[in-house]
Amino acid sequence: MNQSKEQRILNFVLQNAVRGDPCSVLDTIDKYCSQKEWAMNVGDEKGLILDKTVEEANPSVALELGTYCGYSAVRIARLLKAGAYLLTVEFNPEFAAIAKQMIEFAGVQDKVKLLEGPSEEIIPQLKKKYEVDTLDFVFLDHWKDRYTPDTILLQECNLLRKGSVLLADNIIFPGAPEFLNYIRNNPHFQCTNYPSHLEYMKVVDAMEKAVFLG
Ligand SMILES: CCCNc1ncnc2c1ncn2[C@@H]1O[C@H](/C=C/CNC(=O)c2cc(-c3ccc(F)cc3)cc(O)c2O)[C@H](C)[C@H]1O
Ligand SMILES: [Mg+2]
Repeated sequence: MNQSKEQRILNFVLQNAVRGDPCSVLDTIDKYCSQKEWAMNVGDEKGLILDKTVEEANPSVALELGTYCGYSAVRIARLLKAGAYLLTVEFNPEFAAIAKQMIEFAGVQDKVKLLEGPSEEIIPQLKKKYEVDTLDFVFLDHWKDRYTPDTILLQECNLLRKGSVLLADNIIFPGAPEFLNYIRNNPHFQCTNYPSHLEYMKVVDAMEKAVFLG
């Protein structure tokens, strides 16, 4: 049975990146996806915006919705302080298996907990089953029509606190118009737009940061 694109990306990392070196894993994925096969990783340009937002938030507990191959999980985890951790949610078992290997190869597995399942099931379990109090940082990069329902669910589950930082990918392309309308018109969030480009392409894209005001 021939390999998936995601398996080819993982194999390229296993053969070309430096084990235990997160930056080398990120650079290797970016190299493969810009030169050989495009894939929907946040990428190097928007990755810098992600880096700055994570560094500014300096989270103890971070959540990612949509692990995919684990590129942004490695990107976020490499910046976390001692004792801090990332919960990343992926409901496709094949992608979860790829991401698990990617995270382990990068050497950040002690900072990452990969939760396999749909976000709408996992989010309500975070407090009791995963012993989360509140989330300091949330990266939204899963199906774009799920950004709004999951943001509402996070609030309903009391997982956000004054100052919690949400960062959403793909505000322009593929676009998340309903989320943008929701979050920018919500008095409980302070929004900032970060213009950028679609990963590995000249196409315009953007990220939106939304700080929860309590
Ligand atoms: C209903 C379950 C919801 N709950 C869920 N719970 C858990 N996991 C979930 C849930 N919903 C989805 N996932 C997982 O997250 C991932 C999904 C990621 C989605 N990302 C995009 O669609 C995108 C497209 C483009 C793009 C740009 C240009 C193009 F030409 C084509 C594509 C660029 C980008 O940067 C993009 O992030 C993964 C594939 C999928 O299994
Ligand atoms: Mg994306």
